Amino acid sequence: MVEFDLRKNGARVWVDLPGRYEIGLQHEVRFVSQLLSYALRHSKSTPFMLLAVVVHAAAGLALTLLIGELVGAVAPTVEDGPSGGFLVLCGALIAVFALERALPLVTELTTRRIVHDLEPRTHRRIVDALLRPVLITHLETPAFRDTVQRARGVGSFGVRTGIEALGPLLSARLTASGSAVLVGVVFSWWAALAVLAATWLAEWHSARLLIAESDQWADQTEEQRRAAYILEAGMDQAAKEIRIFGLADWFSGKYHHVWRTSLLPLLRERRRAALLTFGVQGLHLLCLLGTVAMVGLATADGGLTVAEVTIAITALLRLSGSTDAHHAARLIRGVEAYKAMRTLQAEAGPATADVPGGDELPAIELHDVWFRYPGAEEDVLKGLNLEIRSGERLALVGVNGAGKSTLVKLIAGILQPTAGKIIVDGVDLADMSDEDLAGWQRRLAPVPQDFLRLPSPAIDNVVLASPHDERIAAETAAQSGADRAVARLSQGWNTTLHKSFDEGVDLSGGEWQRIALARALYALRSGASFLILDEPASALDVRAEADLVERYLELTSSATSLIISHRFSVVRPADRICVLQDGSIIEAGTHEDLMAMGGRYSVMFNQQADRYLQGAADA
Ligand SMILES: Nc1ncnc2c1ncn2[C@@H]1O[C@H](COP(=O)(O)OP(=O)(O)OP(=O)(O)O)[C@@H](O)[C@H]1O
Repeated sequence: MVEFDLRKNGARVWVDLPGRYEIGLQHEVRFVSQLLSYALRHSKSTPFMLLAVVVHAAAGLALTLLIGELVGAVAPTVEDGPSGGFLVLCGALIAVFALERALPLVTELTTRRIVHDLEPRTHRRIVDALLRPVLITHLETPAFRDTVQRARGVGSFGVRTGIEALGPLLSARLTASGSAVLVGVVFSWWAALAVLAATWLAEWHSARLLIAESDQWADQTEEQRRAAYILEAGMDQAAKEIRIFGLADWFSGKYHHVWRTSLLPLLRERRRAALLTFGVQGLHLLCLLGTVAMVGLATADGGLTVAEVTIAITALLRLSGSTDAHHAARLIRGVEAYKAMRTLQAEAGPATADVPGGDELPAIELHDVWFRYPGAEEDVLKGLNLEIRSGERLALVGVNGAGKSTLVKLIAGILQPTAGKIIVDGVDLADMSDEDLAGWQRRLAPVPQDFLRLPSPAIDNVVLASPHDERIAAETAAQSGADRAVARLSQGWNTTLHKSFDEGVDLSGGEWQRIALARALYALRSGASFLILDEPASALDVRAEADLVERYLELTSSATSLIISHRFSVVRPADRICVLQDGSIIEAGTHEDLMAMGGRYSVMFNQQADRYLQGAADA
């Protein structure tokens, strides 16, 4: 709903709109001051930009006055010939005109410098809020994702575009107010106020339309998301199938159709707004023409001199031409992004701790641990008890979705149990400060299922942020079997592992998995002490898997370790194997114990062994 609140003293006029469309004098002053103080705090160029804006607006007003004076001096000059004063006026007009033309360039250059100073800071804050918290629960909540989206900018708007709008918008506002004062002084304050109000109404309406339209693009209707999916699939994951199944025409037809459908709401909105736009802009024009006509009448009555009438008309034209909906929309969205960025900044945790303390290999106990994902209807873990002794090689098996990876995330302290305790070396993770928890996380050397694939040189993928030691990297690569893949790369360790970069290459799934294992082993050599291998053999061929099994005891000799795998050959050599089912550990023991027990483990083991035997017999 739109509310107009005209205070009796006429000093404050604003328009309040629900939700995001806060537009009006009061809001604008607050918005400008927020962005301006951010710019003033972090960029030395801001005062120069402000100076350029103020001088530019002053030059515009001076130009209006000079034009009036010059036109007023034309008749005497025609009669008496050019006087010294007339020539000074001409000179001043040319000089001020040149200044008025040149200053927007200064505003633009200083604004670029401000953006250059602020952009890295803005992005750093967003990235810190994403990466710093020791828990990952915040990443799961839609509210957090929405705040990140707003901080990064909705559509093509963001903090940067808000900052870019400051100079032009301030300039437009100063020009409008100054011109209104000139109209008020030489002609009528009421006329000045009426044109000012009509001008701002026209600008507010256009800015609102711009924002609404940008929302339509940024919020993405279902059809737009579908169209984006088709395009991405065609570029990337489905490129092969599209060709093999001959789907090019089918995909292209679908793309065309969903795009046309996705544009319909936009067209409807534009049609709906057209009439209102016509009305608002018509009112603006009527106000201007009416005032010009009144000036004409006053002149005919002898109430205004030639100079005054010229000043009034020039000022009226400047005033009504000072609307800047584009920059007003950018400012509003810029402030939204800025506010979202501040919210994220408040949520960002401390800097993560350096390499771990703790000389002993860690021991971990889980007591009656329950866990349910936010928004889920069922518990994944239901009163789970488990002990991983210092230096022990523990293996975990269970069917898909049993909760094995979830258990790893809980032990790593990136998720918190819904109930129960996880105790590391005698300290409950829940009682640790963020710094201590980060310290515990530095002691982990994980190979998760969806491990990191950095589009960076191979060496970075192994060493990460630790000091680069190519000798240790080579040793761990030899242990993990990644050395053969690295040896084949055109620039060895310096080859970028992503095909979209010059001379970059992509590795096969199995090669990537060995790089991830090398990374975990490198972490162990750099001070980590708890090795976590979640399906480390899922992409390995039979020989590589056998190789991993053979090396398993050696790889895990310097750590406490947890290995998860559906391949029983991989878990078999562990000191102890636990079976996770229905949210708790139902069996635990060595391979031999569990086989002798004849329970769930032995059933699963025999089923897999039978399949292998059957496969071998068929071959
Ligand atoms: N981020 C999440 N939000 C909601 N539910 C989740 C999330 N991640 C996993 N789940 C659910 O939790 C359950 C346990 O998942 P988890 O990945 O821990 O199983 P898993 O034993 O590792 O399975 P797999 O053997 O297939 O790797 C599954 O039902 C899964 O759908």
